[in-house]
Amino acid sequence: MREKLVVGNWKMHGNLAQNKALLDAIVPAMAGFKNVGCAVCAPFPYLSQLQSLLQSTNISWGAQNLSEHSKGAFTGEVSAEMLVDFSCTYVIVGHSERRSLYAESDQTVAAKYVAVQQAGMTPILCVGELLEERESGVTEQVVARQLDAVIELAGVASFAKAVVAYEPVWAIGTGKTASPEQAQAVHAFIRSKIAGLDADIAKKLVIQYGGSVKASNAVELFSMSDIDGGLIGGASLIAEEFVAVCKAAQG
Ligand SMILES: O=C(CO)COP(=O)(O)O
Repeated sequence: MREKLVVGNWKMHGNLAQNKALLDAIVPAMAGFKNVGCAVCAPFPYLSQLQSLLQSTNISWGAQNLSEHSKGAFTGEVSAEMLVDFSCTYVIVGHSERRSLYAESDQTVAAKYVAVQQAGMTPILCVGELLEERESGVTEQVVARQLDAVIELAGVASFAKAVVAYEPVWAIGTGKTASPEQAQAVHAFIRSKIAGLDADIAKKLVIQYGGSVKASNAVELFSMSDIDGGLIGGASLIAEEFVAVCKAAQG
């Protein structure tokens, strides 16, 4: 059985005081949770805060991006090894906001995925289609292309230490969630694509759903057979909501 994983993507929100208040509420509420993995991904300046507040809890932490380069003259960039210094477990790569606002190509995302793994951390690889792509019936082609870039560079074996997050772009921050059936169909497609190359890796691969997940829809989404938890934006900033979503993933 795959254990479900719920990860909060704080995006560019928070400050020292707000983060502390949020974590002070989440940590005790989650102390007894079993059979579910939980993590939060914060902006870079707060990784040290996460390290000190979460190190002896059952909540992991990570970053939302990194450089594909290991070091050098890349002003403003942050390397994988720097994230290791703050004991990050996860790094989100290929979030649709990075792909669309910062023009990250499938190949750049694949290089970032490799950088995360080479440093011993776990990438959360985001894939997903735009509204126009869904409406023109090319969802599977888009997701396949995004996965293929990673498979080409890192090989299918790399998925043994990776998480995939299906995030339909039209459902992110819009309040419009994919229906459980719509999400399940794409999750099943992702798993079968990986299974075509390695059945065992596909069976164990954690595939999260992301896009307007909240306490009121999490149970239904997480009850689908190929949905193994969620990547949570807005609702991860509200302690009660995030705890309820993690609880929904406990089953
Ligand atoms: O982008 C997301 C998580 O990475 C989803 O964001 P929302 O949950 O705010 O829709």
